[in-house]
Amino acid sequence: MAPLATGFDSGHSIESARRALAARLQSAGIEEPALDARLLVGAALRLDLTGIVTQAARQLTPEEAARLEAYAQRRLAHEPVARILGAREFWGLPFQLSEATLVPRPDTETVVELALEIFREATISGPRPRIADIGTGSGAILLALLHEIPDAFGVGTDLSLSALNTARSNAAALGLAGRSGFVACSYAAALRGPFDLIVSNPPYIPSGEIPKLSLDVREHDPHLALDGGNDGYDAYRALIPQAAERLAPGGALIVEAGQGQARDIETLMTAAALSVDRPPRADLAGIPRAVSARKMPS
Ligand SMILES: C[S@@+](CC[C@H](N)C(=O)[O-])C[C@H]1O[C@@H](n2cnc3c(N)ncnc32)[C@H](O)[C@@H]1O
Repeated sequence: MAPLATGFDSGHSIESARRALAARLQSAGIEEPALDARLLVGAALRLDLTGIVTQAARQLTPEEAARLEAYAQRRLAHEPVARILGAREFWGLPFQLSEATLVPRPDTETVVELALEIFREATISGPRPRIADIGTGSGAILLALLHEIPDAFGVGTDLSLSALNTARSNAAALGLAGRSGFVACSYAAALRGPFDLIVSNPPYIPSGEIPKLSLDVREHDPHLALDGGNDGYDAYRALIPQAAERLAPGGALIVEAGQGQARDIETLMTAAALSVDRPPRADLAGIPRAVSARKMPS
């Protein structure tokens, strides 16, 4: 049976299905059609990259074809691959997602990198370093740090109970449940400290910019994870003074910045009596992405 021009059926080989899907995604203006096609074929057929390559000539079963077509329709409607799969890798670790969690972005790994650099050169106050992640979402930043710092204990906060449940199950799946806790509150309000590291990737998109974001983001990432208020700085204004009160002497606050926000965030940090002692860390696109400040020992 000849494969249909659109839609998948069991006349397709794995290779022809992958190519056909990439072509359909490309004509629909999807940004990374080849990568997305490979990920969706892998997920629909439950195959890793090696399986896709070694079984390239095998024909799809009717169930595989139907599953792939369903995934294709969702991606063509601009649902991100991570949402379709319900999972995303961050810092080389697997994270489950839910409707309440942001898809963790590669840019946010810059926050983890800078936090680790500062942690490794600092004198930490006690035997068990304490970390807080404000607006933890899937738990991505906190769990990446706990994975890298074996003695540390960490707490993640979020306003969304549903996001906290996802973060909790990610902690369990990564074997980090015993070193993490998750608390529902606004920013750091329910935390006492002192913490050696406080990290945050807060909502920072100005409200008026949200309708201009790509369909993939504005329709599929939770509004609570994006909306930073009129000028985009509401979360920074709330959490920076809270963090300053809860840092141990010598401890550091590291936050993600939206494009063009780094300098104003440093001003807010200085106003909260924190010391900005290094330039922001740029992401792979060269955008200053992770901003840090220390609480000086008195
Ligand atoms: C940009 S997302 C970051 C999620 C995760 N840390 C990451 O980097 O993938 C911001 C997170 O802050 C949470 N959030 C928004 N307002 C909050 C508030 N007032 N207090 C605590 N968390 C809040 C959202 O629910 C969301 O999970």
